[in-house]
Amino acid sequence: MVIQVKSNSGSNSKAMDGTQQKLEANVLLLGAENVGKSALTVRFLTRRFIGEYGNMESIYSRSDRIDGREISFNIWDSLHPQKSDADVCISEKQLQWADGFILVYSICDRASFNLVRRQVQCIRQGKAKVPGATPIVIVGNKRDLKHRRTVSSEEATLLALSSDCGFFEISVAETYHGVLLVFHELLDLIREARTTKKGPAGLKGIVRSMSAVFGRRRTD
Ligand SMILES: Nc1nc2c(ncn2[C@@H]2O[C@H](COP(=O)(O)OP(=O)(O)OP(=O)(O)O)[C@@H](O)[C@H]2O)c(=O)[nH]1
Repeated sequence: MVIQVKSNSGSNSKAMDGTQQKLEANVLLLGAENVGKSALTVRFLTRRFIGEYGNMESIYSRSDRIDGREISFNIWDSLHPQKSDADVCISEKQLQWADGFILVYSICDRASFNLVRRQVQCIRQGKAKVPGATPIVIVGNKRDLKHRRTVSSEEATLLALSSDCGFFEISVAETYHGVLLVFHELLDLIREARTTKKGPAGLKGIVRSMSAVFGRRRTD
């Protein structure tokens, strides 16, 4: 089972995105050590969970056809710096490169969740290249280890709602489906951000502001 909170921003993107050119999406994966960033990346690229992953920082690419449109994902699987300082956890280069962020924590590791909280702030305050609501999806991984949970899904849902992020709780080890949902949600948000960038906020901007006040949809 996958728990999902959809950020409001992505809800109408398919209808609004008229062009059919190839779309490129730079996705930056961030999170503490050992939370499953590489596992998530490899699952998305190959559909497999192989158990152990080297600790190499890499950018991978995968092309897909989604809704009849060619999408090229560039995925930067980052390494969390050993000597980490909340203020410098995301470099300027990363902020500029990324169109959207996947912030991963482990549901069994409270410190990794606290880091995600700080990273959300860091991105929201930083100069990411997409102005306005920079697309972020928060991922609580290792749902198969529920018996060792130290972060509740309610707490993470609250963080996602209050910071306008998507949220999924998944087990990369158990299913490919949850991983796919994460990337597709982020893609929706990136498309939405680009549409917003092109035109005035208009009705959509107003609807989003109202939603921020009145709350968002949650789907189980
Ligand atoms: N039980 C369980 N283990 C997982 C899951 N996802 C990843 N792991 C394990 O967690 C460990 C760390 O996974 P990685 O993908 O290397 O984590 P990472 O965040 O890339 O770690 P760094 O390279 O240190 O930054 C590995 O032993 C994985 O097999 C999951 O959903 N459930």
